[in-house]
Amino acid sequence: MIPNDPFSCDDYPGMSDEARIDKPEEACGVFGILAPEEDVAKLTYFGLYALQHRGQESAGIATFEGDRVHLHKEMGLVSQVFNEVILKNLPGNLAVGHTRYSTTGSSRVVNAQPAVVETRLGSLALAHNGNLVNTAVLREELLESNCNLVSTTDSELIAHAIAEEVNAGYDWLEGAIRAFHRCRGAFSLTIGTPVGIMGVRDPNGIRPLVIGTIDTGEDGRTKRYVLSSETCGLDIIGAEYLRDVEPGELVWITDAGLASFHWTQQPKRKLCIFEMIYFARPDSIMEGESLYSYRLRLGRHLAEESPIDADIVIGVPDSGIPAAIGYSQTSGIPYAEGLIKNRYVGRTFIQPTQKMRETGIRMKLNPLKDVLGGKRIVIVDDSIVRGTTSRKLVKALRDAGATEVHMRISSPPVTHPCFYGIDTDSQDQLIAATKSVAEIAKQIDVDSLAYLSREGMLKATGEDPQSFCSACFTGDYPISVPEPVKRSKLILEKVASV
Ligand SMILES: O=P(O)(O)OC[C@H]1O[C@H](OP(=O)(O)OP(=O)(O)O)[C@H](O)[C@@H]1O
Ligand SMILES: NC(=O)CC[C@H](N)C(=O)O
Ligand SMILES: [Mg+2]
Repeated sequence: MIPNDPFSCDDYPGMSDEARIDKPEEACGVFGILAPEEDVAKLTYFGLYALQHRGQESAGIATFEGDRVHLHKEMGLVSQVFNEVILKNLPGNLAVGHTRYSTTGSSRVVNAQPAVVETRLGSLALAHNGNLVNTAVLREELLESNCNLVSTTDSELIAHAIAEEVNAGYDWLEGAIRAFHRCRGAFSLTIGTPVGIMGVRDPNGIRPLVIGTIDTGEDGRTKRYVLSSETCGLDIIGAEYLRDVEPGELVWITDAGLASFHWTQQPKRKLCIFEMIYFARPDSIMEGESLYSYRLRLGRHLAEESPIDADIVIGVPDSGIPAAIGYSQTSGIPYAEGLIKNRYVGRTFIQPTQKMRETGIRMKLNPLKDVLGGKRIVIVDDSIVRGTTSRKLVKALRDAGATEVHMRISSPPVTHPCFYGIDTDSQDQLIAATKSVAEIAKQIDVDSLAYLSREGMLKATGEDPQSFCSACFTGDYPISVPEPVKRSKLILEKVASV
């Protein structure tokens, strides 16, 4: 049965409680390329490989060979889902690809993307990063018009909405734009059709999407366009970053080149600040610089705001490292590697037994006793969400002989869930929603704890603070969230003052 309330049954918002334990916060990765002179499936495979950190549940590629669409999608990592033979069976002029981290619809193969839907003009294949907040209403509308839904994702609804408009007589562009006006929430999309690829961002541009160019053909003289969630997806295939798709923009990539359409009158940029703090890769470029540089600056601001006397600064691999280096640079406290990460453990890590969950951190991070022993340590991480990582880490550092453990976090306390494409737990699971900084410090057993201020985090961007969504730190949601959806995650009456 498909429920009307998008968050009312097991299939929404994604997984059973058991499976959600230790599920990291991620967003999906999307990719698209039109290059008839190249093996587009293979280039998409590499693009997705670079975007693997954005979603590790399933992966898929759809290619278009004229009117024919070829699709392969499966549960698992990109390297597990594809091999040479499978890629060979995906011929075509253009391709779109997806790595999924479920937010609406369970983690099952039926919900893997791209979503392929038939129209009077041929198939369309849609890859979505983000999350709609009007899923229930849109689903209801589409079911009323006898739309044949096969999955429980919000993404399939966008594909069907486009198909419905196209089947009503509109062309690809008009049909898609009419459909986007029916969608509320976050959507960065790559959409393949028999004649070209669309790259689209919602009016707030909550999730990223960039355009690159690649020289193709034997003589390397044919310029083609590539779309990717992050610039690291361009680098891996040798494409050059051209620019971002703008909030409320649709780019239409065909044999004739790239055409741009601003499909909404009211674009208002609200890029997810958590993309910059944690999700996106540090080698990806946002706001004109690598996120490594931004995160380094976060660490410097943190050291200015919350200094402490200590012997060494260490970072929590992977995403806490740049801020730890920044903290060390400004504080003058030497930086050291105190935690070694098992490089074969990804972000998605679901421990099968309670005992393993408790000790699970050791599978991923092992402390270096001879570096930490007898030392006063500043440990820097990018965020505390549920608090499980930090609690286990602090114990591991003390077991390794640290005499003092001071934790510094390069973002403010996460007090509110995200409805725009990150499956943060419901609010009661967010440690900072119910506890003050002092209480958190006690719970995770640190000698001191300090978070970066919201001002510090926004100032470090060097951009207009208004152009970011920081709802997870404030509860100030830039796209209003309908009550039933809100109630599914925002379940506390009062949030701790921190
Ligand atoms: O408070 P918690 O709920 O435990 O979550 C917070 C941790 O999760 C993230 O790291 P993660 O291990 O997912 O990925 P990373 O290796 O990229 O840092 C984040 O960087 C924090 O370390
Ligand atoms: N994290 C995402 O961007 C998820 C995309 C989409 N909402 C899904 O669940 O498949
Ligand atoms: Mg981490």
